Amino acid sequence: MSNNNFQTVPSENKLGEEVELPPLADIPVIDLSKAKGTQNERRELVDQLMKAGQEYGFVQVINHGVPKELMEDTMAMYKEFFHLPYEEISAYITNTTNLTYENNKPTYTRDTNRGAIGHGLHPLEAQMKTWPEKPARYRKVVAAYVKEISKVALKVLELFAEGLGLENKYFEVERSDNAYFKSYYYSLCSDPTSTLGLLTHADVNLLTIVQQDNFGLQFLKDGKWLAIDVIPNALVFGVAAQLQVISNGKLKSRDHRVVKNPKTSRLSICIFVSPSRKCIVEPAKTLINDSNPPLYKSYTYGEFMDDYLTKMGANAETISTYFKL
Ligand SMILES: O=C(O)CCC(=O)C(=O)O
Ligand SMILES: [Fe+2]
Repeated sequence: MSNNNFQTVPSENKLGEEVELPPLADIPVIDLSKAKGTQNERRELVDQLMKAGQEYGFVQVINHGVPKELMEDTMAMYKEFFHLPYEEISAYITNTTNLTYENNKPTYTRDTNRGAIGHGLHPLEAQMKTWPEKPARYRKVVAAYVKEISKVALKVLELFAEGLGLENKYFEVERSDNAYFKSYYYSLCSDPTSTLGLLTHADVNLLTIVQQDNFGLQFLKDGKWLAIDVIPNALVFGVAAQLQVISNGKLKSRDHRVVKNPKTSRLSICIFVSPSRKCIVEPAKTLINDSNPPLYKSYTYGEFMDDYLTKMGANAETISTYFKL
């Protein structure tokens, strides 16, 4: 489809400054199949994951067990979705950005720069009934995808728990049984230094999982932007704010953004694993002692979502300040 079908809605993406197109970040790539390997292999895997979470806030995960066909089919389905005539999907448009992650009505926006569909995932059976029905296989494909990604997310959270010295199931159930979904279609842009696909922000949830088909995702490390590589069939995992708090600052959530691509469009599929609203989030008690005092306060996730998100935009600095004791 040509971009002519895209409706123009106010764009937040015009920049006053030039966007840097930086080098690729050398972020760790971890082989999740090693979680079932020998004790040494598993220990090595946990060490790599912890290093990634501490130094980069992002990690590439391969051999994660999500079937390749399902990943490809989900990508293909979203390509179709973002090329459907706008009117066919417009029933899903809401005027607000769904920052609380709990709005039952999916949000759908599309302009010349970007298309984005977002909706809830929990509880899955109920939320599914609100999702788009075009393409016809939308609900079936996305439900299957979400179930598979959720399994991997729990495995990775178990490894983080191990690396932090917490009980294996620390992140289950209420710390991770909420989730939000978003897929983006970033149209190509002949001059990627003049505009952004997604403005700089930090994720407010627990753990973010991204499948992407092209370059564009970048994160900020020590004041420098670094680009995240595209590895076929890999999933990108990002440490988000609640994981930083629970780890008492050991794992770091990083500011990130999406730059436009001059040669091709980019599609991403993102799942934001989150605590439930009533879940009390705080630095894990076993990580706290006289020489490691808590850096962050204790709050319920619902309180945070209602209070913080209505007041401030989310970036690593404002999030850290909000939680700091
Ligand atoms: O499109 C992407 O790859 C990242 C999206 C993202 O960072 C977000 O929605 O929080
Ligand atoms: Fe993000």
